[in-house]
Amino acid sequence: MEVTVGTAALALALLALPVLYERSGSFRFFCKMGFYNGWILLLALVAIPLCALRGRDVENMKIIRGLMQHVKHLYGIRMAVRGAQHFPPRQPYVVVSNHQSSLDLLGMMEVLPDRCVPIAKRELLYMGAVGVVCWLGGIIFIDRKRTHDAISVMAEAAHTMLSQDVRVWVFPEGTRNHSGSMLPFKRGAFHLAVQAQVPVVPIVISSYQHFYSKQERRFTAGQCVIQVLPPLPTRGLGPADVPALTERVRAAMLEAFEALSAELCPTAPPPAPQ
Ligand SMILES: CCCCCCCCCCCCCC(=O)SCCNC(=O)CCNC(=O)[C@H](O)C(C)(C)COP(=O)(O)OP(=O)(O)OC[C@H]1O[C@@H](n2cnc3c(N)ncnc32)[C@H](O)[C@@H]1OP(=O)(O)O
Ligand SMILES: CCCCCCCC/C=C\CCCCCCCC(=O)OC[C@@H](O)COP(=O)(O)O
Repeated sequence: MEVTVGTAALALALLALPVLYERSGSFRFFCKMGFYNGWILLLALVAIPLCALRGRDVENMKIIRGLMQHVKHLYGIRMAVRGAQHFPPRQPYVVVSNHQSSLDLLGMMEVLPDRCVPIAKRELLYMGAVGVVCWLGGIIFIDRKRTHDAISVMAEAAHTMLSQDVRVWVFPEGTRNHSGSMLPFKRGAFHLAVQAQVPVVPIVISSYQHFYSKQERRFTAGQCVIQVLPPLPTRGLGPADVPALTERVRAAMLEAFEALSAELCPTAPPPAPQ
């Protein structure tokens, strides 16, 4: 008897889920984000044996990129890449891009050049299978709480970029930022480019605000533009030029970000100045 009551309660609860999903935006948001994380975890489990054949190698980023590219379709996110011709064809460079949320992974995988690895916070290493895949893909980890260590890892990266023909992707805001604008940029990426004497390639991912908002628990289908801006050379620049370079890149990115926001979501109010 108890079993039947339990089963009936469970069946009722299961039947209620689609109704809840239909009626409650928050529930839908959590389901979608939960599935996003769970799906990536599952993809990571698929990626591990494939990547392990090579060991830790930046070429594994091609496998990771290939495995991730369908995810946007599951969420009805249409992505368009503009300015891909700006990627320098055969040389190392530092990509810098804005960082709004973990959805940036989709935009990143849409344009990630060959032999390009992200710089990521160390905590990602401890995310089970995802951490293992990041390690196998050659992702460079930094401990953000230890500036000195982070800087020496970046200095090592400058050397690796040149000796092993590797490109690096950095989120210069240093953390995710949902504000609808851009945080001040940290200078690590620009020091890295100047130390290696390689160009900086800015990439702007358009605002998610019209289809995704963590605060409002809103996540619908939508459109996202990924714009590659013209590279900035650093040949001949030294450490004293880094602050001006940083500001120049940020200004160009902010201008492109605001133009994209106005184009994709003309009714939204402009973000508060920072
Ligand atoms: C299939 C399954 C798939 C799964 C796939 C998963 C893919 C995952 C994708 C992962 C995506 C994950 C994405 C993520 O995880 S994003 C989070 C991690 N990323 C970052 O934080 C990157 C950006 N951060 C920086 O660049 C910071 O500057 C660092 C971290 C380096 C230090 O920050 P910190 O806050 O500690 O200090 P500070 O910025 O005040 O700097 C202090 C001083 O040092 C100077 N300085 C800085 N750097 C250098 C240098 N190199 N040489 C010489 N000097 C340097 C600097 O100018 C300043 O001096 P001054 O200018 O004030 O005089
Ligand atoms: C044994 C432990 C098992 C744990 C399992 C955890 C499962 C998690 C599964 C998938 C997570 C997929 C998310 C991929 C990472 C997205 C990259 C990202 O956006 O990193 C955040 C970082 O840029 C800024 O971090 P903060 O805003 O400073 O914070």
